[in-house]
Amino acid sequence: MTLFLGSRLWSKQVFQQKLLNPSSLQTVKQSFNQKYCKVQYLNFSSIKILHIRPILRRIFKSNVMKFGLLVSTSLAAVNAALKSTDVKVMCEKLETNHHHHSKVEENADFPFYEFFWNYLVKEIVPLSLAVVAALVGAAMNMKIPEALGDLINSLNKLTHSEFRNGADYFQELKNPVWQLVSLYICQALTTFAYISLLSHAGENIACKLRQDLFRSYLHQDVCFHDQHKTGALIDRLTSDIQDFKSSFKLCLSQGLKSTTQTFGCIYSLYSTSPKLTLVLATTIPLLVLVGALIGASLRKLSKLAQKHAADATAKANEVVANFRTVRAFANEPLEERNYNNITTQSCHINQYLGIGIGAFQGLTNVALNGIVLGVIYAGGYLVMTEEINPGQLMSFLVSSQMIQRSLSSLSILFGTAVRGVTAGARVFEYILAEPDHHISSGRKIPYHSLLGHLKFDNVHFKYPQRPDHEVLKGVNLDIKPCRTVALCGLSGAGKSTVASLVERFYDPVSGSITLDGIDLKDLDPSWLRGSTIGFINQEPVLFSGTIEENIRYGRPDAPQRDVEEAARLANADSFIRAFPRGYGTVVGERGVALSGGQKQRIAIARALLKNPTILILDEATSALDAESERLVQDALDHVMAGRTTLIIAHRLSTIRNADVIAVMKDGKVVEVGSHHQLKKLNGIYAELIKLQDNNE
Ligand SMILES: Nc1ncnc2c1ncn2[C@@H]1O[C@H](COP(=O)(O)OP(=O)(O)OP(=O)(O)O)[C@@H](O)[C@H]1O
Repeated sequence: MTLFLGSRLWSKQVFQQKLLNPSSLQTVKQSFNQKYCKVQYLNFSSIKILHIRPILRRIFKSNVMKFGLLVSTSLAAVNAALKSTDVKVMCEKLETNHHHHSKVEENADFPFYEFFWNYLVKEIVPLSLAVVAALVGAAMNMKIPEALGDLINSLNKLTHSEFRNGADYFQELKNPVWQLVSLYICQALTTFAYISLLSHAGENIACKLRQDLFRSYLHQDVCFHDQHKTGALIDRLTSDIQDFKSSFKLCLSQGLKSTTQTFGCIYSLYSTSPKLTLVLATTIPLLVLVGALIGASLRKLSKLAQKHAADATAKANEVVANFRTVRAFANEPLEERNYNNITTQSCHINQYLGIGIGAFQGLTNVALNGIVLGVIYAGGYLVMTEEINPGQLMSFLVSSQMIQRSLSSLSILFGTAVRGVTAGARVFEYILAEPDHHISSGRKIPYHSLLGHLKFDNVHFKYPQRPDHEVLKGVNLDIKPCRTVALCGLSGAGKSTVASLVERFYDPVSGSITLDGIDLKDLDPSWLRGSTIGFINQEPVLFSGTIEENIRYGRPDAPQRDVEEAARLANADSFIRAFPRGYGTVVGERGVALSGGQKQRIAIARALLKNPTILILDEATSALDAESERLVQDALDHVMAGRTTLIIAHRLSTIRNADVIAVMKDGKVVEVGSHHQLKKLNGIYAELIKLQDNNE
C-alpha cells in the first residue's frame, strides 16, 4: 500500500516536473497520424514499424535515470515511466533537420543506462560491500526489538515476588544485555562500513562526472556556449552534481536500509501478534496518505522557494559584476529595490514553508504517539488476556516505531530521489552532447610549407541560433600570403563573423574558405587555432595568474627567453619589469590592475609567442588613448611583419596602410582596393572616410 502510494506520488511529482506528459499517448497518435500516416492504433506491444523502435528506445533510455527511484517505489511506477516523456518531442526530433541546437537532445539516443552503469561499474566493489553492510545492518536492527523484549521479560521475571528472593539480578540479565550490546556494536560497525564505502564510491563518481562534464564543455562548439548561459553551465557542474551525489548516496544507504527494515519489521510484527498487526495496518496507510498530501504541497512551496533564491542570486551576481554601470547610472536605489523585492518574496515563501514543515512535523508527532498509545492500549488488553506477554508487547512497540521511522525516512528520500534524478539527467544531457566539430581531427599543413593564403569563395552563413537571418550573403575575398587585408564597413555588416569563420568557430552554410587551397573543414581545428592563427581583440582577456603565465598561454612549453623576447617586441617588457615582481606579478582580481593598453600589449606578446602564420586583429586599438595606441600599434607592426593579417577596423585611420581594404555591406564584400583606389572610387569607403573626418 505504502509503495503504491509512493509510486502514485512519484508519478504525480514527475508529471508536475513535465517529465511525464499526461497526453503523451494521444500526442503520439496525432504525431504519427499526421507525420507518418501509418499508425491507426497505438499499441506499444504490437508496433513493429521501424520509426517507433528508436522512439521507444529513447523513451526507455530517458527514463533509466528514474529507474533507481522505481526500485524504491513499485512496478506501478514502471508503467508510468514507460509512458512518460513528451513523446511528441521525440517524434518532432526525428523529423527536425539536424540543427546544432538539437544536438544535445539527439543524444537521447545514447544509452543512458549503459552510460550510468559505466560510472557505477568502476565502483562496483565498494558499492557491493556497502550494500552488504547495509543489509547486515538492517538485519541487526530487526533483531533489536526481539532482544529488547527478552530483556523486558527477564526484568518482569525478576520483579515477580517468587523470583525476588535469591535471584541474581546481574546473572539473570547478563544474556539479554550482552545480546543487545553486541547487536548495537555490530550495528555501529555496519553503519560505519556502509557510510564510508558509499562516501568513497559516491565521491569518485561525482569527481568523474565533474571531470567529464568539464571536458564536454571544453570540447563543445562555440555555438553551444553562445546558446547556454554561463551561470547555467556552471550550475550543472556544481549544484546539480552535488544534488545527484547526495541523493545517490542517501537513496542507496537509507533507501536500502529503510526498505529492508520495513519488510523485516512487518514480518516480525506479524509473527509476534497478528491481531496487533491488524490494528497497526489500519492506521499506517492513513498516516502515509496524509503525510504524502502535505508533503506534496510542501515540495511545491520548496520548489518555488528555490526558484526565488536562484533569482536573487542571479540578480546579485549581475549587479556586482556590472557595478560600474550601476554606479555610472546612479541606479543604486533601483537595484536595491529590485533585490529587496526578490529577497522579500523568497523570505515570505520560506516562512510559509517553515509553517508547513512545523505543522507537518507536529502532526507526525501526534500521529506517531497516537499509534504508540493505540498499540499499548490494544496490546495491554492482549497482555491481560495472556495472549501475549509484556516482552512481546515491548518488541511490538519497538518494531512498529522502526517501521514508522523507516517510512518517514522513505518519504523524505522520495523527494531527494526526484531531485537527484532530475539533476543527474541534466548532468548527463551535457556530458552526452556531441559537438559538430571535434577539436582535433583532420589534416595539418607542415609548418615549412604553410604559406597562409586565405580565400573566401561565395561564403554564405547564418548563426545556428538565428537560422532565419543570413549574416553573410556570398562573401568573396582573397587574402594573399604575408599581406595585410583590412575589413571595414558599417556596424552589423558581418566583419567579426568573417573572423569567426576563419577561426572555425562556425562553418559556412555554403561556399568555402580555404587555407593554401585546402578547405578549412578538412583541417584539424585544434592545429588551426593552436599554432596557425593568432587572434587579438578589442578587450583582451587575461586569466588569473602571473604575467608570465598569461604570456605563456600562447605556447605553454616556451622557454623563458622566448617569453621575454615576445614581451619586448610587444612593447611590454619595460612596464612589466617596472613592477616589483616583474614577470611574476599577479594580474586580475587580487593582483595588479593593468591599464587597457598594458593588457593589450600582454595579449600581443601572447599572440606573438605562438608565432602564428595568420593574424586576426579585431579592433585591437580602438579602446585606447593616443599614447597607448601608439605603443600598441608599434607592437602590432612588429607582429604583423611577415604574416597574413586580417584587420577588422572601425576607425579607418588605422588601416590606411593596409595592402588591401575590403568594404563590407549587408553581408557582402562590395568594394576592394587600396586606400587611394577606394577613395577615387567614390563609393561607400569614400563616404565612410568623409563621415569620420567630419566627426573628428
Ligand atoms: N553569436 C551570434 N549569434 C547570432 N547572431 C549574431 C551573433 N554574432 C553576431 N550576430 C549577428 O550577425 C550580424 C553581423 O554581426 P557582426 O558582429 O559580424 O558584425 P560587425 O560588422 O562585426 O559589427 P560591429 O562592427 O558592430 O562589430 C549582426 O546582425 C549580429 O546581430
